[in-house]
Amino acid sequence: MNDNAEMQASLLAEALPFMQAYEHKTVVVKYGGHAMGDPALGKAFARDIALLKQSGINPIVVHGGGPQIGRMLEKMGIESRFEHGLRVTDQRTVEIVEMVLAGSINKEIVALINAEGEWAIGLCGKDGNMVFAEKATKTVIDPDSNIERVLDLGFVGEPVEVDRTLLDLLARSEMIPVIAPVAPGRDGATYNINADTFAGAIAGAVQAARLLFLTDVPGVLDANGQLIKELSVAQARALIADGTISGGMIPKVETCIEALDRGVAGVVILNGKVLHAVLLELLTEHGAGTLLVP
Ligand SMILES: Nc1ncnc2c1ncn2[C@@H]1O[C@H](COP(=O)(O)OP(=O)(O)O)[C@@H](O)[C@H]1O
Ligand SMILES: CC(=O)N[C@@H](CCC(=O)OP(=O)(O)O)C(=O)O
Repeated sequence: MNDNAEMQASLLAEALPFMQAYEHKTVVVKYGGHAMGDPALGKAFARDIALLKQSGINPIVVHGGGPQIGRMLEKMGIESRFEHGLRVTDQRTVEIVEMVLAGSINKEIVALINAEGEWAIGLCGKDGNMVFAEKATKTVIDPDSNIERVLDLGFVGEPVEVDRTLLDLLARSEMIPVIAPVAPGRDGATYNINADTFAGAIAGAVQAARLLFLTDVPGVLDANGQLIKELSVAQARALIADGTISGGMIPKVETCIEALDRGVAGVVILNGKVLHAVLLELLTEHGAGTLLVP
């Protein structure tokens, strides 16, 4: 055997105990908008998800699409801004958000996974009464004045009810759910939910064995730009308060903290721009990224 074949064989042998440990377990993978776009990466991601299903693991994909929504809003001449990592969402914006997330991006991911020989099914919170949301109520402390401020984010929602019936049904079937973070409210409105928050709610409801966040950075970085391999809840809160964790990383880290609280066993933020990031994280010793610990 040449060196390359030996390396491949040892990687396969290494994967087996991980496959056995995750058999019949649910893994929620949040596929961030920043990790999408490159065709080779998209194909590798879809292959990883297909391979998990074929190995007897139960993957659920929750996707984002922030940059893609931004581009569509720009095309339509609609201005958009973020507060505390969340897009302020008026009626026109939520219509575009639903179109981009539950429409084009969702179906693109479904098609990629199906091209790998699997049966993916595209859903959003509205399908099968899966998720109901309420208007998000966020309070933040203004760092300049130190005064607490309530944010009015419009049609930004927080998932308040998750019904796992449909997901349980799919877990027992050949199908892989691919879910867009849009959900109805009991008030009849449609809500735009941050994809990280949505993934956390799904992972909590199904008591996932792992929740992976695929993003465009190696994980949570410290003030010097160095990767933090293990981040405690207390440390995470301090880094949000002092501004080291900012923008889109805030809802991600807040979700990790909540997911740990809800009993999700392992929560990792990692670089989705690395080929086969999901397989490397789950099935080898070479897990990268930031592991959140209590
Ligand atoms: N401390 C930090 N460590 C790493 N990334 C951070 C940090 N603070 C802010 N960020 C930003 O968070 C981004 C990831 O969040 P986001 O843009 O919402 O990505 P995604 O689309 O994957 O959800 C990074 O690209 C980075 O710009
Ligand atoms: C309320 C809110 O901010 N919703 C997000 C939903 C998409 C998302 O979260 O996408 P990423 O994971 O790619 O960032 C938005 O409108 O951009």
